[in-house]
This record gives sequence, structure tokens and C-alpha cells, in this order.
Amino acid sequence: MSGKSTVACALSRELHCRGHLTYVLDGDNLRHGLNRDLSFKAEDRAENIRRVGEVAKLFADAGIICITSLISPYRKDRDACRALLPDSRFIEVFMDLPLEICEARDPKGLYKLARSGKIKGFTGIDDPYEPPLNGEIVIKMKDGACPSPKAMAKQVLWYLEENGYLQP
Ligand SMILES: Nc1ncnc2c1ncn2[C@@H]1O[C@H](COP(=O)(O)OS(=O)(=O)O)[C@@H](OP(=O)(O)O)[C@H]1O
Ligand SMILES: Nc1ncnc2c1ncn2[C@@H]1O[C@H](COP(=O)(O)OP(=O)(O)O)[C@@H](O)[C@H]1O
Repeated sequence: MSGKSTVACALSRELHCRGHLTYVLDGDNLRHGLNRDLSFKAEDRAENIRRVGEVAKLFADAGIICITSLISPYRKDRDACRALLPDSRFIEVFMDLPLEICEARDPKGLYKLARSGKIKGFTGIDDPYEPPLNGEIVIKMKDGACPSPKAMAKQVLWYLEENGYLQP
């Protein structure tokens, strides 16, 4: 609950305003359809992320900026997606926010269930998250507070602009 979907949505809006085509692939949503056969054990998370990477590649091939909002907790799964999208077309955004913030939000009550042992293997509680070692963008707390969704989206946008991704 670091705000992945919120940033993805805000970024998509900003890009639209600048005339770019985008599509958001959200892990939580895809798990109700395309990926509804998958669990949260490591090999199913890997398959989830692999499928999303393949779909993102199709969007990219069509000239559409694909924003994926998934936990993708394992480095090797993210690196496999990176390999699928060569020529710097894969940009990794790390939401480096404290667990306490995510847990305090808990809109779906899942952290509470995980803390009480009713959900097993919940990322951040009893399942690992491997932070990127060389990701392109790190979103962090600023002056002790979480930046607004718009500020987070602008940070990503700035990166895209500075690195020439948004040239017509
Ligand atoms: N065990 C466990 N661990 C982590 N997350 C869980 C789990 N069970 C259910 N959920 C809900 O599933 C959402 C994350 O799905 P993802 O497809 O992004 O996960 S992953 O990339 O395959 O790790 C995640 O939604 P977000 O709120 O979007 O993060 C959770 O609401
Ligand atoms: N930058 C932010 N500042 C304050 N609250 C936020 C921010 N981003 C997200 N939220 C809130 O946190 C909760 C989880 O956000 P969400 O985008 O669904 O996270 P995720 O997709 O990582 O689970 C939501 O209730 C959302 O409104």
C-alpha cells in the first residue's frame, strides 16, 4: 500500500495531458482477470510479473507508454522484465516508503489480516521485498512526510523528460 496505483494513475494523467498514449497495468486488478489463476507464492509471483512484462512489451511495441503497478518483490523477476525490454525501455521505480506508512493506510485491511496470521506470505510482513540495487527512480519521504501523488508523478515525469523519453 505504498501508493503504486495512485502514482500510476497520476502519472498516466500527466502524460495524457502532454499528448502521450498510456496504459496502466495494475497488479491488483490483473489478479482478478488475466492472472486470476496465480497465488502469492514465489513461483506464481514470478509468473505474474513475467506475464505483465510480456503484455507491457506489446504496449511498448505499439508506441504506448505502459505503466505497471505491481509489488514485484524479487529482483530476478524485475531483471527478467528488464531483459525483455532492452534499449533502456524498462524504467524501474522504487517506492522507498516506510512500512509503517503503508501499514497505517491499509485500505483493504490486509496488513491487519497478515499481522494476525490470517494471511500468510504477505509482502513486508512475512514475505521479503528485495529493493532495487540500480533502479532508475527512487521515490522517498521528504521532510518526514510522504510526497503528494502529484509530486511523485512529477518526479517520474521529470526523469522521462530529462532522459529524452517524451520527445515527439
Ligand atoms: N500475500 C500477499 N502479498 C502481497 N500482496 C497480496 C497478498 N495477498 C493479497 N495481496 C494483494 O495483492 C496485491 C499485489 O499484487 P501484485 O500482483 O502486485 O503482487 S506481486 O507483484 O505478484 O508480488 C496487493 O495489492 P496492492 O495494494 O496493489 O499492493 C494486495 O492487496
Ligand atoms: N502520496 C500519497 N499520500 C497520501 N496517501 C496516499 C498517497 N498515495 C496513496 N495514498 C493512499 O494510500 C492508499 C493505498 O494507495 P494505493 O495507490 O492503492 O497503493 P498500492 O497500489 O501500492 O497498494 C490509498 O488509500 C491511497 O489513497
